[in-house]
Amino acid sequence: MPRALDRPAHTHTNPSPARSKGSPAMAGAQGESNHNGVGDEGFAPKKEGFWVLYQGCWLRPVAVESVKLVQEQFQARPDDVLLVTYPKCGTTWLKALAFTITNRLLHPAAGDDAHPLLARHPQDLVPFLEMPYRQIQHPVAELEELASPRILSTHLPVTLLPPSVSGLGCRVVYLCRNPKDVLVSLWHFINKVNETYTIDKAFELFSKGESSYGPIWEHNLGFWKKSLSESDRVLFLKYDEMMAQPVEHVKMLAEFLRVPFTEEEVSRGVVEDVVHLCSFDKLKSVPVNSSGVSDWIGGVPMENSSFFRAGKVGDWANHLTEEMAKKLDGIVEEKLRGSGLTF
Ligand SMILES: Nc1ncnc2c1ncn2[C@@H]1O[C@H](COP(=O)(O)OS(=O)(=O)O)[C@@H](OP(=O)(O)O)[C@H]1O
Repeated sequence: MPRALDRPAHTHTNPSPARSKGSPAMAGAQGESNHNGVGDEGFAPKKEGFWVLYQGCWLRPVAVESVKLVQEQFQARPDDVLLVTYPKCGTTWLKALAFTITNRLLHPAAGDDAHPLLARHPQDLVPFLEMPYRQIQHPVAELEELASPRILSTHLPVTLLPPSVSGLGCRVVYLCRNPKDVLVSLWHFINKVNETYTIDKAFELFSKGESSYGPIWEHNLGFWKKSLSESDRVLFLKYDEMMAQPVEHVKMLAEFLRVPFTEEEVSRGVVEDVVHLCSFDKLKSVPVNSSGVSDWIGGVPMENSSFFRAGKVGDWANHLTEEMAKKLDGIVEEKLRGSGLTF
């Protein structure tokens, strides 16, 4: 049995259950409509959007501070694995899968009433690197306490990752998604707490690349190119393909995480058990995910259920006009032209 399964390396990835829920990317936009005085200095709109351009990446001003601290303080380890996503591309799902795969000896995906996914939100089981709204002074101190091999999560583009991540050969699982579905997911999420973020506004800004951690095409391209030049270090996944073939992807993910499924596990249906436990319908139905409110993100409480909306491929068709879809497709195609990456 692979080494990483011999001990609960990832069961204590986050010492504080209520601490890390929610994507740091979302935090900023949620805060935009907040006037309760919590960190308002970080929410000042720049231009017509909500972000500043930091080293080619659109970030909330407060996120810039967090990113700088991560760059200065984060001590990568050679056996770290980073789950990297552009916001709303399936972070919650990927966290659940990576956690379940790597902890399956201690917590079988089926028949374990004490499985952490039944008691804790998936966002809490794999910590983010950058924390714009929490522990801004010491954003990475807790990460030092985690046992190796660590699984960590980030929305940072390849250009903003601390150099040691690449220098030490840390592996990266990158999950991307059709930008039209990303836009719609993002709009729903942010619009819950900021009514000024209408679909028209979201579309206008997103199409210009203005969105936390954007432009999305730069984010995608950065890791796409890495996955081509360093294929043993970067696993590039697409949400749509994972939805279509979850069993194959879970096997691939386990291989990459160096905890491949044994033949015996495969014959017992363990892969299917992992797929089922981490499926949208299952996770959405778990009380800790379907009710309650997460910790305060940028001063705004977020419902736990906000991370489980539709969970569909192509939901954009219900929210974008044909014209919008065509325009965004055209922009993305042009930006990705010649790279081999398509959506
Ligand atoms: N288990 C599972 N399977 C498939 N899809 C899932 C799953 N869990 C969450 N989702 C959908 O992922 C979208 C949220 O993206 P993220 O988790 O990346 O959000 S965040 O950036 O961390 O805030 C959001 O997409 P939309 O439904 O299109 O809004 C979620 O519903």
